[in-house]
Amino acid sequence: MSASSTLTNNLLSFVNQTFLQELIQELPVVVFAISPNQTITCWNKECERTLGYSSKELQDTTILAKNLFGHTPILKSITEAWDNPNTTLPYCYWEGEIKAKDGSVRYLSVNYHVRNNFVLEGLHLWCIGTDLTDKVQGQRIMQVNQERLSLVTKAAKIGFWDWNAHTNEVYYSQECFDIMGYKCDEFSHAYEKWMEFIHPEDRTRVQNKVRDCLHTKCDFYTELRFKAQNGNYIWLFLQANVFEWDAQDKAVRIVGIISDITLRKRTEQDLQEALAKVEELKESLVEENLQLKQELQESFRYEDIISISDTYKKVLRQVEQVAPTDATVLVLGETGTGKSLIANTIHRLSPRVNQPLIKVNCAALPANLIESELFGYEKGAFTGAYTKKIGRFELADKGTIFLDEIGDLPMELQAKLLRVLQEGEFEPLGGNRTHKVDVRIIAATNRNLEELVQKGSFRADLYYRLNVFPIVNPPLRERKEDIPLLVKYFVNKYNAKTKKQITVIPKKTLQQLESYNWPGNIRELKNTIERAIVLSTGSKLEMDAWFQNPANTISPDIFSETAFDTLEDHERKHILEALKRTEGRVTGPKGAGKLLGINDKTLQSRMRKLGINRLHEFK
Ligand SMILES: Nc1ncnc2c1ncn2[C@@H]1O[C@H](COP(=O)(O)OP(=O)(O)OP(=O)(O)O)[C@@H](O)[C@H]1O
Repeated sequence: MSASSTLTNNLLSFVNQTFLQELIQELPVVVFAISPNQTITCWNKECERTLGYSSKELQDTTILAKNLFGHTPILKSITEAWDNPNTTLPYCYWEGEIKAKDGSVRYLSVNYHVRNNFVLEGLHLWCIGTDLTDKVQGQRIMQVNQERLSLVTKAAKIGFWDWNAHTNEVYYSQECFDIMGYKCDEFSHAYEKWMEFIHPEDRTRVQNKVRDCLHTKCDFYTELRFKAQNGNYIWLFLQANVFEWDAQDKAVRIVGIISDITLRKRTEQDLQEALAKVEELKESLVEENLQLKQELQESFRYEDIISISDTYKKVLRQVEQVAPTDATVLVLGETGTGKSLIANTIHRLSPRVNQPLIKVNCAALPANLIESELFGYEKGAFTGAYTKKIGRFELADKGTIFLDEIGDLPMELQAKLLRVLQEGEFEPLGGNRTHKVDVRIIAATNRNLEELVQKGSFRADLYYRLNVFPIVNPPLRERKEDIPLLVKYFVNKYNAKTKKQITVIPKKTLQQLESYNWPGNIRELKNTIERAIVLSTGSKLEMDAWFQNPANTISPDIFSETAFDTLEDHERKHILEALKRTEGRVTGPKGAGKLLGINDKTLQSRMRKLGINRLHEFK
């Protein structure tokens, strides 16, 4: 080679060297070179931008002094490269973190190689790299986001799916499989297969929704039953959104979610069942309420009539039927069965309720007084008739007269009574003026009127006239189911009266009471309880000692005839006698009360109870 050509070459290489160095400086990639003694011999501008050190700062500095590569694998690679410099080897590759001047970490991918080139004199380790920091950070963020998304969907138990309607492939997220209970590889990814797992009752509905969605691009959501891997149906919520569609405006890609709503559905179902039960209970309560109201109404209608027996209910039905009419009622039944109670109730339930109810005990009135008692007398009708007396029929005008013990009405008065019944007319004793009255008649007896008619002691025509609407009061022994109720009723009544606190009725006592025959019926039961209350000392009804159960030993037949005066009859007679002696004076020092040794007010109330309310005849 000539001297001029060598010079030219040297010049050229010099130009090239300068040009290449400038080029390296401006390259948009990281380029640096390290000499065998590990000083940095080249550091381009991109290096400065990426790692923050200027080339001046690094001049004559070893990579160790600046701790540029820390203890990263590249440091090792660099050291090894010098150990056995082989310029024929291809570029090595390293990717990793390098600390920048400001302490931040940059992520670089570096190709390095020991070579001899004419940019720098001698062997150098040349490194050419790219700053991947932004990319790596982006990837990391994406990864974190994906992890978060996965966590959220896991926590929310939401599965994501993506269906391509053209390829008919469905992608399911892991959560989808977790929800459905299948493994990814044991589950067909075809749309039709998925449909097969839907409950037959829900399938057509879901298919229709999908079809509509494909044609109209309309998003949809629905709830369906899905056969899980264990064979049980679970409830799924499915939401579908059209993500892509073709030129014909048909949905191509539909993405959506599924979530397990079995628990919610079960709760809903439980709630519905509970609501149905509440509704059922409500209905039965309404019904019960109605029934109670009805019972309350009935018990109010029948005030102190206590009964649950069907036998007695028939009697009450009859009372209800006849009460609103003016029909004559004949109440039959043994003594103490509640005939007077029935008569009172008929009057109370009749339109005459605000008019008087006059009671006459035909058996209790002396025969010589009974006519004047019923029909009254005119002044001077007989010796001692100083004033006119209004009879009970006249007193009962517009109201009701209750003729108790009608079987004891003397024959001579039966004709007079018949006339009142037939024509509503009568003449008072000693009078010649006919009195017309509007009286509803209720008669009662414990005697067998038919027998009396046959014996000739009761007029047949009067019997037929009275027997318009007979009501037969059953004896207590024929409605024993009423006994416990009546016992409780009388216990409460006498508790209140005597200020006692008897709350326990022993079962044995009740059984005793139930097995007794009760010839005196409810009156006898009432008196028995009253006596027991008086004798009981504690809270228990005591009667064992004195209540001998003479069940079935007394024939009820002996009560079918009124052969025996009741205590009330005696009381009535005794009071009348006393009044006679005091010439009708009830109160004061010369009154009947004093004579009888009882309080005036007590006497007045007894008189009211016994129907002794006219005093004129005693004057
Ligand atoms: N169902 C009943 N519930 C509650 N108490 C009743 C019932 N029936 C009767 N009594 C009571 O029994 C007693 C006797 O009743 P009541 O005087 O009406 O009988 P009676 O058949 O008219 O008697 P008699 O034939 O002696 O005139 C009364 O104190 C009455 O209040």
